[in-house]
Amino acid sequence: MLNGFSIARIQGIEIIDSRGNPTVRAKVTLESGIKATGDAPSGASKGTREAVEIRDPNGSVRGALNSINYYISPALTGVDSRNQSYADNMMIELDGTENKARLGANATISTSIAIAKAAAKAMDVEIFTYIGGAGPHYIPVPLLNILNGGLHAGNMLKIQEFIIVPVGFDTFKEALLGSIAVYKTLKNLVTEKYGKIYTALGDEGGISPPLSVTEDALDLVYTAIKNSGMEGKIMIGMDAAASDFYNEKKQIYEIDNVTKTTQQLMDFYVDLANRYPLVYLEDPFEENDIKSFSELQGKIKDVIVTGDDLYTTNIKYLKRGMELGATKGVIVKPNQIGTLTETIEFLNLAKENSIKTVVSHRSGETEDGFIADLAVGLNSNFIKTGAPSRGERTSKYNRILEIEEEYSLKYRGNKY
Ligand SMILES: C=C(OP(=O)(O)O)C(=O)O
Ligand SMILES: [Mg+2]
Repeated sequence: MLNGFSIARIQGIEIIDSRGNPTVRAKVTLESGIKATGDAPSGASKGTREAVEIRDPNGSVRGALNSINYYISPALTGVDSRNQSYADNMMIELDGTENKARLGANATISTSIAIAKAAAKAMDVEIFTYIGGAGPHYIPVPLLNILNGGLHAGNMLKIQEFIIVPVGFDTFKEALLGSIAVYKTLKNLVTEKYGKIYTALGDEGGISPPLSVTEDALDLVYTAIKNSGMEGKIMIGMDAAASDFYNEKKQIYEIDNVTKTTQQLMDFYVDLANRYPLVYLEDPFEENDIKSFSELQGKIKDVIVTGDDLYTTNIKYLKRGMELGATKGVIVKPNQIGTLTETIEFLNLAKENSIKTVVSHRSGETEDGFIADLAVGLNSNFIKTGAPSRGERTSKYNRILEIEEEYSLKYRGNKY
């Protein structure tokens, strides 16, 4: 039966992401006249098992817009927007493939998010409480990628992300301000050492100095932490995104101007964990080598080894990781799987098994702050959303600041 919460229509709109590439915005209108939008972000260092983003040969997302306008909208018209799983399952059925290849995950995730936002608006509740219920809710620890390498930068660093982890603070606001102090100190250090021209930003807003050796980048970040007086309060993390420097033919890793076998790369990480305050390490090996993830996690028990390309937000792969005790952490990226319902199932399965969750942006983002609400609503341990420097990243941080201020939620801090 139709009511004010029923979906009246869904429209696909082509917008641009933070790299200037076309992406999808879905606009849901309810029978009551309430409207809400959802945006599809876009990755550069993608896992091969991710749900498929439909993009035309000329780079446009026309095909995905057609999916929304001609298939999804007619199918979901009349569906109650409060029934998220019903709407998502209809899209999964309509698509009929393993990886959303027919409709496009960029069409399904934007629609899925827009439906949730419309329902929250119609119920006049915050998005995070709509998604996660009444609570209690906690504010996640941010993982700030302040120095960019890999596919996100123009330098020769093979490690994709050098991250700071502000744990020694009582509030998110203090944690963010402390992190910004480190980010600015880092910029000054690079200016002194290489010149201001080398403080250019990578795709996620971190600086991308002309380095090629991992330890040089780590030294810069660690020095910035110490010079800011943040030692002990702000730790270090890395996303290696190792599939991107793995030479499959030769079965070796090409990093730091040399080649490393899997064993050598493993020893390298163990050594770094002993010498730097490393608490987080994402995708240390290529995405098919889950056994090495597991071996490394066994060797560096205090570091949260995390799977991104390894799991692609898909419970099928997470279950295998759980059997092997492969990682203490998982990345949660809604567009890797294509619907909110599947994203929530994945995150909850991780949580039920005491695996730390990291709700994450993509390197190509829009200004939508939705993942901030998702992270708070689902009580994620962490949120990973880049440097505190550009609108498509600050929109998430600013949304959390707003939530913290208004609802006085507790910051996870050291208890992440
Ligand atoms: C955010 C990431 O990059 P991308 O969006 O390019 O996959 C990542 O690898 O964690
Ligand atoms: Mg990653």
